[in-house]
Amino acid sequence: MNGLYLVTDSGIAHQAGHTLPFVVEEACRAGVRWVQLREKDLTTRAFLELGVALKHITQHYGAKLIINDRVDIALAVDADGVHVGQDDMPHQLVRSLIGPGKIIGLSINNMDELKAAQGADLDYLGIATIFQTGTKQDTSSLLGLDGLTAICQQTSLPTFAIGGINATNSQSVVKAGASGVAVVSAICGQTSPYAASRELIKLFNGV
Ligand SMILES: Cc1ncc(COP(=O)(O)OP(=O)(O)O)c(N)n1
Ligand SMILES: Cc1nc(C(=O)O)sc1CCOP(=O)(O)O
Ligand SMILES: [Mg+2]
Repeated sequence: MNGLYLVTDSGIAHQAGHTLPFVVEEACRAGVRWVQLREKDLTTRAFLELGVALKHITQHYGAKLIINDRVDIALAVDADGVHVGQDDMPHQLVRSLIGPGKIIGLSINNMDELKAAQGADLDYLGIATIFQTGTKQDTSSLLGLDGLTAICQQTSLPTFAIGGINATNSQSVVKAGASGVAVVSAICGQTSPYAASRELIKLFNGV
């Protein structure tokens, strides 16, 4: 499985002229095998309906479907897992709710958060924020490649770097030690999410 992780934003997809299911289908067709449904402005009903639609698509391609923040939606659509950050539901509580067979990803923004997560029952870490991004307003301070390297050296868990990653800088992120790259605008905001995904996978495989 390649290390490209699509994190969704239906607003960015719509601006590029796409529906979100179209973006996810095109990304999966191109080979993306990690998809996170991340929607900050949807009603619960709309979030759920998107979750059901993405579950069908990801299941068809054998891709993982992870739900951002919302354990209830993850349970309702039988997603593969949940991604939580430092201000979200504590990961231990997420585990007790979704069970041992599901995936939990936790955001790590600095070394102290990494230390606090050592030995925890987690499946991967999202390392943030690497570069400046216009996609998320409330980001933590930028880690850059040096900060990313320092964190990756201190964990044996799989790591997905996130924040401002695109075709131009993705190889430097992998060389810095991340096991994968998580992107929003580099796929959702592109004219061809298929071509953008192919290019990112090619770059990832070329490191
Ligand atoms: C893979 C990945 N890494 C980090 C994040 C950020 O999660 P969080 O800090 O909870 O912020 P929001 O995404 O909820 O705004 C992520 N979503 N995915
Ligand atoms: C979902 C998310 N989390 C971040 C963090 O820093 O915690 S940055 C981000 C969005 C990343 O979008 P793009 O790939 O368009 O830069
Ligand atoms: Mg969150």
